[in-house]
Amino acid sequence: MSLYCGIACRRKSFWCYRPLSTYVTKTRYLFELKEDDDACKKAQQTGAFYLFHNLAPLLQKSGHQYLAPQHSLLELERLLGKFGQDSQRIEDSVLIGCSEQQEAWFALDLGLNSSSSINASLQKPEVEKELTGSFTELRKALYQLNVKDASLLSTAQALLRWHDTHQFCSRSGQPTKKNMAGSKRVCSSNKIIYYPQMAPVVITLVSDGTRCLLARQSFFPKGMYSALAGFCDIGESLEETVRREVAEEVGLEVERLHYSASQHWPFPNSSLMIACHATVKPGQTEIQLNLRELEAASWFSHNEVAIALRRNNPYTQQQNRAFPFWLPPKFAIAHQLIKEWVEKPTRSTLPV
Ligand SMILES: NC(=O)c1ccc[n+]([C@@H]2O[C@H](COP(=O)([O-])OP(=O)(O)OC[C@H]3O[C@@H](n4cnc5c(N)ncnc54)[C@H](O)[C@@H]3O)[C@@H](O)[C@H]2O)c1
Ligand SMILES: [Mg+2]
Repeated sequence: MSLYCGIACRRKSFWCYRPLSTYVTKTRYLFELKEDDDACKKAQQTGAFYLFHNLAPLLQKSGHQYLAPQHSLLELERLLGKFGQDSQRIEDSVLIGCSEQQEAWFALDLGLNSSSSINASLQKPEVEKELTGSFTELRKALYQLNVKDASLLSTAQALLRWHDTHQFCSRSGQPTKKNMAGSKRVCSSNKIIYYPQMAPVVITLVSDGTRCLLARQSFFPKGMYSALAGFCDIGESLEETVRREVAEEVGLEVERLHYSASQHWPFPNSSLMIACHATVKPGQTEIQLNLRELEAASWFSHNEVAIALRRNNPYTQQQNRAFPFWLPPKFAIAHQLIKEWVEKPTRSTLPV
């Protein structure tokens, strides 16, 4: 691929070509791999593979951290051969990114039933033994992965899950076929193209000016509190969703809103988490809990939340009853929202 943008710009009396930045080159390379099956297949030869079993990534423990090992195509073919499988199965892999040096990264699930090969799933214990790692539930592993691996494995899991659950056309009932990169599936009978989807979700840290509101659902790990979250309904703007969710879940009306950041979240299906800060109407802070949605919700002081952020290791805290509550892991956008509020509790917000 050309390293130049091809857009001539006139500087002084001669034409020059602006070299593309590493980021733009990488983005264009990934675009090419998604569009061109042959280029993608070629990229697998020098690429690296992350392995999953029934959507659990293969991890290796290193002290208190988990590492996500990469495997080359050759290693993967050798592994499949050892377990009596053909290399056709590699066509189930999905493209999840690439390095700055354009080494493409793929993810492959060895536990799900293969759509491109008649081979059954590989037995988990045997593969773990062979690869000296363990297939670990991603939710648990997130606490002990670095941010880059956590984000990469979340993308991989979401994409692998989407392919596993979209193998048939919802109109014709016929099987759909993925492209090499896994960026889409096509129904061969009517040519309908299906693209991986994410549901938009707002996550809002509500404040009354001095305190913030944290809540928990009954299935959260014991003692964990987070910001309020909710799926956008059809037809809603983000502002409307924030207003409705806060009213639905804790019976409060938010007045002002400030967008913070967004994040892809793979659980239980792909969501695009859109994170906001909001403030309630002055003097209207009495929580009316919706028990169908939440188990508990409370106002927490700046000091309480700052202390909880500093000692935020769930494993030690779950055993130590002296700590009243703990917060989501660093990787979760809820953690970032709470951290932002602790660092700057009063911020300029827009009316909703
Ligand atoms: N990354 C983070 O920091 C973070 C923090 C909190 C929550 N979350 C995620 O936010 C998501 C939404 O939070 P919530 O559960 O409080 O939402 P919610 O308050 O909207 O309640 C969930 C309910 O909404 C309904 N619903 C409507 N549209 C849905 C859809 N597209 N998919 C599934 N259910 C739908 C279902 O009845 C479901 O039981 C959860 O999946 C959760 O994993 C992420
Ligand atoms: Mg909710």
